[in-house]
Amino acid sequence: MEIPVIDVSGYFTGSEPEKQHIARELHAACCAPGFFQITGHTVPAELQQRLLSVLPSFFALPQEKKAALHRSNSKCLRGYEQVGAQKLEKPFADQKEGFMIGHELPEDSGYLRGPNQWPDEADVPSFQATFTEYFAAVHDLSISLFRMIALSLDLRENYFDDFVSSGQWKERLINVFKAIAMCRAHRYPPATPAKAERSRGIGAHTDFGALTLLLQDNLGGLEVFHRPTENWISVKPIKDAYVVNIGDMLERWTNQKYSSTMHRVISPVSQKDRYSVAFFNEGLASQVIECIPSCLKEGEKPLFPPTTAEEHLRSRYGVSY
Ligand SMILES: O=C(O)CCC(=O)C(=O)O
Ligand SMILES: [Fe+2]
Repeated sequence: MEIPVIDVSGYFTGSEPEKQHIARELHAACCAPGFFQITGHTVPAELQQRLLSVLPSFFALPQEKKAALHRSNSKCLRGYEQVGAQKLEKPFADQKEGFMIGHELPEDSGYLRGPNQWPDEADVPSFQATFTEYFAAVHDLSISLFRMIALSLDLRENYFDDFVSSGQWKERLINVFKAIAMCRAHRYPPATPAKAERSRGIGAHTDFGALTLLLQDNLGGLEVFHRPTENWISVKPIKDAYVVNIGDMLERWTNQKYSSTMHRVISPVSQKDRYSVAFFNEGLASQVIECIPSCLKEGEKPLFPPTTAEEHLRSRYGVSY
């Protein structure tokens, strides 16, 4: 099995039939394997590269400077997490280190919403500006992607707009305070072949939120579990593309029509660090996640009781650290 690659440029510039064609391709990919790559999107390649090129200098900071930005200082999980902080596949401790940001909001703006922590500009020049610019661009892309996902489910195109805090700029300014979106940069230190057997860059897991958009460098290492054959399939790095995957929330919302698929990263056996940046769309905290009517065929029943995005996230984030 291969991870499908979908050129979405037709959604932005194409005719109605082209949009529908993309929606059908997305539908198939979201059902299985629940992972795909997109090309022809709206985030400038230059911005992606600029972000990837500023990450090494952040992670190369002395440990005490990174520790000063630790996520435990933050009520909303923003900041630095060291190697081993997360254990997604026990007994392996994840070998990645990470740095999480979100919308820049006042303290106590609600669950997983609040201020970011940043290193001094003098220590990592351009880091804050570049990451902030990137976050806005990938957030915009995720809004478009949710519109495509709505079409793929035969829903009205703006079905998920409130969930992803979209709308006209004025509504957006208000909504931005309500919806949760986070972006985490990762560094995966290299492993020896023996160590790669015994450790994980990131242990096998499914993503908690609705949709993840991942930017990766060219080293590779991300693997997706193919349930029918019980094989791990490598996601080939494609320059400028995003790896997109369905998270648990969207799986629940679609009554498991769309699949939240297990994945992991095997640390690179190389001389180089691997870098990636994951954008998580967790959405409107108060959103009721309840079987979407178009996902229920005649005779089928909802598999899960209704919940809210916040309840769902609290139960998932609680057990991974
Ligand atoms: O770095 C990667 O390739 C994957 C990261 C990931 O799965 C995650 O952050 O949830
Ligand atoms: Fe993940």
